Amino acid sequence: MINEIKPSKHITSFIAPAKLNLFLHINARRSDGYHELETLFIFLNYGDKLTFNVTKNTQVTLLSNTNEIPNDDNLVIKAAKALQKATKCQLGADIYLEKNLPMGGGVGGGSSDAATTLLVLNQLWQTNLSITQLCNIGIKLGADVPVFIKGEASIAQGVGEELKPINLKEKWYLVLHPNVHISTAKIFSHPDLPRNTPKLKTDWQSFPVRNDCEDLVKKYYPEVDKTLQWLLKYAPSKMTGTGACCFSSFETKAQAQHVLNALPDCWQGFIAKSAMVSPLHKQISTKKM
Ligand SMILES: C[C@@](CO)(OP(=O)(O)O)[C@H](O)COP(=O)(O)OP(=O)(O)OC[C@H]1O[C@@H](n2ccc(N)nc2=O)[C@H](O)[C@@H]1O
Ligand SMILES: Nc1ncnc2c1ncn2[C@@H]1O[C@H](COP(=O)(O)OP(=O)(O)O)[C@@H](O)[C@H]1O
Repeated sequence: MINEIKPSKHITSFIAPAKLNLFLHINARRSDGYHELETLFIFLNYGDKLTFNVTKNTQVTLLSNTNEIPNDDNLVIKAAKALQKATKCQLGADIYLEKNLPMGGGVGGGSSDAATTLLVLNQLWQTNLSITQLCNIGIKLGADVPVFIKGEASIAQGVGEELKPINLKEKWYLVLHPNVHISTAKIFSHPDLPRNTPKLKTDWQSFPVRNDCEDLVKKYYPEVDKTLQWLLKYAPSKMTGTGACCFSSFETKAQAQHVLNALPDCWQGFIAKSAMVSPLHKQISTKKM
């Protein structure tokens, strides 16, 4: 049973943290069209913010600081309705979403919003589903939703639901968004995408891991290539997920901030410390199943 949420009296909103893929290997294409992946997810102490007010009818409303996504397509609404359907819960919620993460950026913003909605409403509505039950709902909303629900940095296989927790030294990351929106579906359906990287047989740190989507994205989105090249002046740079966001890691906040200060005006960026346990899970007291 997941413990009661014990938000401190000062907390009125919950974080939906960003994720980075430190590597992303595509092993094969499955008969259902999805791809068998091997990837390493870490979280960042930075993300969207969600506030929930429980209501007595089954209506779910959503207000946000951006209107880029019609409410019916928003993963926050989809997650709330999926939880109502799975539990026949008769309560509703007025939700406010503060969007800080770039959409289609490869930092998992939508998936993270969905996971935070499932975890928090599961407590506020007292539907009390287990983490496993929430993951079974979450995987239908997006391949990246389960890792946010479990809240542990992990090496993931399958489409993203087979998770093996991992513990790495926390570092400071600079994440740059080159203002292009990349459709995950478009990248995964491209004929030139490599789809035959073998599963790792040894520790990933003794292998030249990479992001199998990077070459294709660089070819069709030169802005991403430019961002990676610019970052390389300061530190090794990588793309996360199917892009467009790129990142470099630094030992200290000052080093990351120094590079952020040098960022050309045409790009956006942020710095954040990595987290092996989702900051949402630190924010609410939950017991894993
Ligand atoms: C690629 C990854 C890596 O972490 O992240 P992003 O780049 O999206 O952040 C994820 O696997 C994305 O997860 P998510 O963003 O939830 O994607 P979904 O909505 O489930 O899938 C969008 C589309 O991507 C393709 N897709 C996604 C995951 C996967 N393992 N194989 C796929 O082929 C499918 O065509 C699917 O219709
Ligand atoms: N709350 C949301 N935040 C961001 N994207 C959302 C949201 N709801 C639905 N979406 C849709 O989901 C897509 C993928 O979202 P996301 O999980 O952020 O993937 P990525 O990691 O590629 O950015 C977006 O391009 C957007 O069209």
